[in-house]
Amino acid sequence: MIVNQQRYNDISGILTTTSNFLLNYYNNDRRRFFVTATSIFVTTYTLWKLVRKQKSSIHEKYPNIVPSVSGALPMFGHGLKISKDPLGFIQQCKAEYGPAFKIKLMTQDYYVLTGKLIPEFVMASRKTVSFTDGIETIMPVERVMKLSYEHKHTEEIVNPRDKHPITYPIKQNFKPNQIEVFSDRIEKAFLEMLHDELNLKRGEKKQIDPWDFLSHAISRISCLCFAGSRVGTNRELISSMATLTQNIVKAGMLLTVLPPMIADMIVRRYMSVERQLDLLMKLLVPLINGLRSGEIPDDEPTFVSMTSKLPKADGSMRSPEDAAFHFKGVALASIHTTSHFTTFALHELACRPQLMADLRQEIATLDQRTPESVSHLPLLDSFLREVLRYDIDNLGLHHMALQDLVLSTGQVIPKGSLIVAALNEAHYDPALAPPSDTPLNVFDPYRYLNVKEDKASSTIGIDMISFGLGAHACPGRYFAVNEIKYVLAELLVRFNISTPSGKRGPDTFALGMAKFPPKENIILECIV
Ligand code: HEM
Repeated sequence: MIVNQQRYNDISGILTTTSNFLLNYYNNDRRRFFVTATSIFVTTYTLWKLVRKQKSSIHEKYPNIVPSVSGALPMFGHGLKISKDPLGFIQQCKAEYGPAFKIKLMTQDYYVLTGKLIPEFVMASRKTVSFTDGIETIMPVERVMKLSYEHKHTEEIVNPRDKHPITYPIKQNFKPNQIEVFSDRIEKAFLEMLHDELNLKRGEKKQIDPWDFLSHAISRISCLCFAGSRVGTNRELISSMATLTQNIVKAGMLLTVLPPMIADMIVRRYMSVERQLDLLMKLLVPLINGLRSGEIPDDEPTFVSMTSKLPKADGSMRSPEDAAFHFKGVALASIHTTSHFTTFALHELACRPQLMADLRQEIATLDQRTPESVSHLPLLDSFLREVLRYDIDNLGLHHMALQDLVLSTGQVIPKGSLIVAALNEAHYDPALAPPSDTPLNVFDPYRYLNVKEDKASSTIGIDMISFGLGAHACPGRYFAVNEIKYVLAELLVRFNISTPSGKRGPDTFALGMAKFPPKENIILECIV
């Protein structure tokens, strides 16, 4: 790509110089017009030849390459079309080009895989595709970290032979039969949040920005469960972790649109997350030192204690700084995602009074409300699964092809390409889901009640890819669904939930890809 860009620049440079020379030489209006028109024609023709040559060389190398969708505009690619009707555009491409096709959004090519082809890349080995590299292409998280903190701490490069210091502890300790150890802390953190922020009298109302409220509530829970009682109640840590992802996303967006030198300078100076990372290190490094020396008793299961006890493949222990720094990884994986879907859930509830009444009735059957007891309620679980299914991104699960990927259709995705899953399209495809009375493009919170198969909110499959699929599917999903259901149950029994407009507001899409909840506030009216 860089070589081609250089060639374009060279050719345009030569053409510009030549036409300037001719213009100076023939100082006459008719000739000026003639020279300009000829220059434009020659430039266009040369560029067209170059693009064709590049295309034909790709086709020579890969005769069965995944087809490109026509009609990409200069600069925007298919951006305008997909933004107008995100799902409709993908469905139309699938109907015209088959289950795999290539689109262009702004300057980036995306190989879109639909339906049954999705597992072929999501479940492929990490030697073939990389989730981290895929995400980094569209959202340079690592670059933001480096720009913000490289002068103080360099992120550990995890040896492929090591047990991964973020994924391994979560995979090993957050299984459905293990997460009970977090219940008291989930309960404590959320009840304290309600006490501090929503201490209303019966009949009193308060408008909240649900995203802001929930990201702080989820951050309280995460800090207490993942860092532990000794540091996890620190208000500054909670608020830093609640906004860390948003700050990184903002800085990351700037890095993708501005020239590197300018963008790096702006991020370093004005958008750095250094302060948040400083705080994290200040609190967690002494905690890890204390746990290791035995000065602090290791009496509470936390992500920090799990990761700091995990030896490397050669038997050595990672430094307390390296172990502490991994906390931001779990904060990034868990807080934004969980708050995002809980915000959608509140908006779905706000426009459905009957559903709220049915859920309250179900919750009232419990002797005690705990994350455990609430997790077994069938309607609440069916509702959450429907939120995870219906309110999904249009395109997601970005993976980078580290090798040529040959699909079961025989088509090839070349090494170095960015692959995405048509998540929304798959979740709305009747061929992939069990038969249902309600069409899949309709939100039906009762959909999974009384179905024969296991359709729990944490059960993944081609009809539920919000947590990914296969070996790399989200290992925190059992924790996440318990946490979300508990938060919703506590809100439902205390408040009537509505919106100022009385309706469910429209979703917003970023570049036709990511789907965000309505921007409208939520009104909470105390009913107890
Ligand atoms: C509703 C909330 C959540 C959603 C929608 C979600 C979704 C996802 C998705 C789509 C992936 C990528 C799977 C892939 O590579 O194909 C993932 C990975 C991951 N998630 Fe979650 N997640 C959520 C909550 C959490 C929580 C609460 C934790 C921690 C307790 C967590 C920890 C992780 C980790 C460590 C990975 C990396 C797994 C790997 O690379 O093998 N997630 N998550």
